[in-house]
Amino acid sequence: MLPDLTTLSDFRNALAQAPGADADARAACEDRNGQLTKPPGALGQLEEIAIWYGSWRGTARPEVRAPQVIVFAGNHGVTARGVSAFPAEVTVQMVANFKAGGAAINQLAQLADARMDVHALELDRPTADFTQGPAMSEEDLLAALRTGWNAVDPASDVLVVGEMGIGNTTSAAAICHALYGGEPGDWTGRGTGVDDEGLALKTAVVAEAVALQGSRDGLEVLRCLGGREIAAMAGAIAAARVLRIPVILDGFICCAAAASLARLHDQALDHAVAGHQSAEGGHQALLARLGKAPLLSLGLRLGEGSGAALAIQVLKGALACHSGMATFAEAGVSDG
Ligand SMILES: O=C(O)c1ccc[n+]([C@@H]2O[C@H](COP(=O)([O-])O)[C@@H](O)[C@H]2O)c1
Ligand SMILES: Cc1cc2nc[nH]c2cc1C
Repeated sequence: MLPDLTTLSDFRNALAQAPGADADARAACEDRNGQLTKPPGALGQLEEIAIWYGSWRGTARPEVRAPQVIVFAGNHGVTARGVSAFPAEVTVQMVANFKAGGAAINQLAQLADARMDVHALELDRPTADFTQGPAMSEEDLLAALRTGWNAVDPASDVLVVGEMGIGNTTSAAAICHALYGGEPGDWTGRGTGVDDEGLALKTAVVAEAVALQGSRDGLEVLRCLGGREIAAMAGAIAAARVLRIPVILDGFICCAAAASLARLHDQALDHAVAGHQSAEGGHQALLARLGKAPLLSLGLRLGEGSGAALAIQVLKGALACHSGMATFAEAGVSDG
């Protein structure tokens, strides 16, 4: 059950108290995996995915029946600094495209038989330019977290969260730089396609923002350097953790949202796998910080939840084998 979020402390407490995976189910999944008609380990990463998934769903023969994809959209004051190759009005235009079924994520969600929801967060009220001060007030942060928190269908059995927000790779890079340090250029990339000059400007903007507001607390970093859609993704990933719904993480922005939760609590992302490695500059380093190996690496850099939605097919493949295969005993095959 999902508690109401009335304060930011409620959020911190719910995450800290969230139940872990089912240890008995994990043991049963491992046992079954060891009996299936294949050489040990021959299904590679698929085996670990099936065991991970079964342990969160509490069963040795799990299936995916009700995937949910949620796309959150937000606008960013930092776009005034010229950090994106596209104008800010593309955010609202793409929301219309999502609602009409015309975006990449619509096709990939449909292919996965996933329910898809779209939440546009106050697009006519962009966050403040975080090179000047905090992107959001505490009230705004709580509202955005709550949008994500309440968007998760408790009946879903795997969750993908995606985003749309012109300027948000700058926000995600600032979040990573604040959380993990290093050089600002370790975390910046070309986003929608800025040139060398644009990338240098973006890196300078990230350096400026983090020099001004260098908190290392997960929620403060989200408030000062994040965006509404990024906070909403964090809210949804946290709600899924409380509800024991496995999550497939998407690209750089989604993983920056997830990183803020990892800073709040060590086990905050135990229910999550990395769907793919995006082409965005800092994503590989971010996945390494999160300790997550991507299921796919196809050079995508779209966002919207696209890479993670595609990775639902990999999860389904893992579960089809784990839950459907015969054991050595059932098939009369000699084991090794
Ligand atoms: O998911 C990713 O890794 C990713 C990488 C590059 C760009 N994007 C998408 O592009 C938009 C942000 O790019 P930008 O250049 O405006 O910061 C935003 O709508 C994201 O969904 C997404
Ligand atoms: C057209 C377009 C589609 C997107 N989808 C996610 N981010 C995007 C950015 C742009 C520019």
